[in-house]
Amino acid sequence: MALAHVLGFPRIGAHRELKFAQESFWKGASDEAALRATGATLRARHWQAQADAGLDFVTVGDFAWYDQVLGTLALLGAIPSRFGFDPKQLSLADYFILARGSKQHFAMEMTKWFDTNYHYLVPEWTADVQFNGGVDWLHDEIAEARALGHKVKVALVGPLTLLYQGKIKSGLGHKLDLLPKVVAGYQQLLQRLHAAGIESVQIDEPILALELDAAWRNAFAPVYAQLNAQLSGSAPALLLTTYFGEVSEHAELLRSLPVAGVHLDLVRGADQLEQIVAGWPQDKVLSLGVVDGRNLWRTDLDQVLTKLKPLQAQLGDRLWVASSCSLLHVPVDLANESKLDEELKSWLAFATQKLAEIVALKLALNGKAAEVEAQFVASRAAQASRRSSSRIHNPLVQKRLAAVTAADAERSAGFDARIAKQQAKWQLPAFPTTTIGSFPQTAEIRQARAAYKRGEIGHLDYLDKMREEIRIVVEKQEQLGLDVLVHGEPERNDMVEYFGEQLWGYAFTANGWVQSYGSRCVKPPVIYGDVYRPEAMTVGWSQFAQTLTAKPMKGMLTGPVTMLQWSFVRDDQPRETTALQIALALRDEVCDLEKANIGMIQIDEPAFREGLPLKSRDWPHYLDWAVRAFKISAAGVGDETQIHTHMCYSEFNDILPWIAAMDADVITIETSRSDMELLDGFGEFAYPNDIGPGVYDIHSPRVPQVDEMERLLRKARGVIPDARLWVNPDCGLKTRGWPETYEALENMVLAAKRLRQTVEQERKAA
Ligand SMILES: CN1c2c(nc(N)[nH]c2=O)NC[C@@H]1CNc1ccc(C(=O)N[C@@H](CCC(=O)N[C@@H](CCC(=O)N[C@@H](CCC(=O)O)C(=O)O)C(=O)O)C(=O)O)cc1
Ligand SMILES: N[C@@H](CCS)C(=O)O
Ligand SMILES: [Zn+2]
Repeated sequence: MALAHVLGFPRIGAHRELKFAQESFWKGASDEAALRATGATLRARHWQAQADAGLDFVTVGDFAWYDQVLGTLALLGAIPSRFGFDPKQLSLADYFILARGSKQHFAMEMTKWFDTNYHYLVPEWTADVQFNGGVDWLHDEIAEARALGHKVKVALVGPLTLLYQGKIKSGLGHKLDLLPKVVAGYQQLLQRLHAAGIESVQIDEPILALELDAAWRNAFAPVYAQLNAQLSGSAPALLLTTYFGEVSEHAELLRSLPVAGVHLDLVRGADQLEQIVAGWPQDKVLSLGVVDGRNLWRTDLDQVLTKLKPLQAQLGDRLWVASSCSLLHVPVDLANESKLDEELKSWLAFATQKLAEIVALKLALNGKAAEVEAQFVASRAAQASRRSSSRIHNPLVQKRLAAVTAADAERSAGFDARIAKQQAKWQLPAFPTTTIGSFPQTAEIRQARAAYKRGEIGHLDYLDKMREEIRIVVEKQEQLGLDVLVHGEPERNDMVEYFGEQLWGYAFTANGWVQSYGSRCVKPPVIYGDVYRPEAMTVGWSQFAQTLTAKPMKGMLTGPVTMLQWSFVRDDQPRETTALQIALALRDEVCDLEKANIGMIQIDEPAFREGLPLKSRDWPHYLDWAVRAFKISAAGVGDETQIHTHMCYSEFNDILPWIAAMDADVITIETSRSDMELLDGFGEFAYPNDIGPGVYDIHSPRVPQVDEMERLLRKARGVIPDARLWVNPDCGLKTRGWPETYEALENMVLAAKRLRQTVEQERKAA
């Protein structure tokens, strides 16, 4: 009999209950007991959903108070020693200081989890890091689940993935130098799970979907042999999970690893099955991820069942049916969507619906097809309705796309000629200061939008409130002495959702929240059809903001790759086709902004790196269309119009040449949490256009001091010519409060002024 399970369930709650409890705790409005109670309620609810759906285990260990990688460090006791916390006595308040920083401490670095829009906290590897055991939280959660009567499978981030995803901070030549300690830590943990009677442990090793070098590849066999030897054939059985890509190059390794089973992502790596299944050992489980954990289209149950049936003959009860990866990346429950029309809703499955899909497949495999016939009928109807619906195809868009030429992607002059004209026009000081776009999204702004959405205030009142906010933001920027201003984006719920709401081909949810990092969530829109811009989206706001100041006001758009990457994307055409459709819509907006005398336009591409395929052999194709899409969106303007772009929270060094190929006049880019590591890349590749490496980390409430930012700028001057260097924060300020934002920007402007004085002194001395 096939079994059914998921690799993880979203923890934030269908109504973001965890977010509100975290934020209330951080504000001091509630205590740790209240936060813990919310966590327990959510876990209980999510386990119950899994049990009610008919899964064979509930997954414990997917919950995290902030992030699952940080949670693993806390569990193992491997928290950075620079914070001075005792790993065994770590309180929740301490744990949040690791994640968010404090007056005394920089927060841990945060970066994207593989190619998702989820951010994890980067382990800090030093020679003195310990893996001797930490908090008991996981063990308490196991007890909780059992007390509720559930059969438990524990999920852990695997030892090699944990090591790989961290960064060496000091005292180590290679991350694998830590292996003996890490393995000992996991052995200790597995023994404790064994002693608690846990029979099944899912151990996530998604790095197997990357192109690993020999040192990492070769580490798997000995590590898992050691873990297995420790368990000496007794429980818990290890299910090694791979996901986010195919792993067929490791087929032999996976067959021979001493684990009880292996999980494959068959959504991302459909073609790997044949190679891996051939000669699959008689004693190993094969868990097949057939229900998409990264998108929310309803599964074609017939198609999947057809694929699984022959395997059942081979594997029998060693076949497990699963989600492709954790369901962390999809919203919780479609039942909470009252505003989506019935047709569209019938095409979708959120996490809760995916549980039912997995169980339907299991039952159909186990000879109980009649029990789930209705689900198969609905799945069939959804596929047919999606294929034939007239709302998906727009001939206007398709015709325009077919007519795009190579010239459409090129500005009319090269960078040197453009920047000379732009400098003559704007006369900016050396090291111009600017911000990334958003200013604090205050409770007042969000409440006004909520009231407008509920119909409690009218359209004009809402516009007035947002305009008032823009007035305040412009006034503060003038007071601060910033050189290039922004309107602050108060009218945007989210930088992607806002545009999605105005474009045809996009649908948006009322409650489709997905965790992005910590307490922060996004509602990725759904691209279901050809994308078309019916009218200007931002011109009125930017025009209004420009009337308030004589300084340049940057127009503010989200770029095509990010619009794609942070949406749930249609799966019935290549991603690049959708990206180019969005690019054309944005190109029209960029040209309309120029016509409205907005002379600087920022096209944000924070997800440009995130979209990069995990395997480098797939990079050239992606980079080619992604760069092209950006350039098409930007290239309709004249030489004097300055195109900015912005990127954040990713590793950029390996793609600097392609970032340069995007040919934005100015790029602002996140660097401060990693102490400007980006600059290392400049040693090898001289970025040709203007660049603003972020000088302070906006994800931490900590206010950076002038000296710190000045130090970073001096470091930047080592590799970026003065004439090319801008001064700005790492990212938008929407998550920050006003007092800290104002103080930080005051310090930033001062740092830029000090730098100007230094340059002046150097000039005089020369
Ligand atoms: C730059 N980043 C972004 C990413 N992905 C995106 N899609 N968008 C991004 O900006 N990925 C990488 C980074 C991640 N960073 C962030 C930063 C900040 C957030 C964030 O603040 N999210 C908000 C939700 C934003 C939103 O949609 N707001 C809506 C709804 C607000 C709301 O909760 N309203 C209340 C009522 C009002 C009240 O009483 O306060 C309600 O509906 O109940 C809006 O402004 O209208 C968050 O709160 O988590 C995300 C990613
Ligand atoms: N313009 C956006 C970019 C975030 S990545 C902002 O400032 O929030
Ligand atoms: Zn950003």
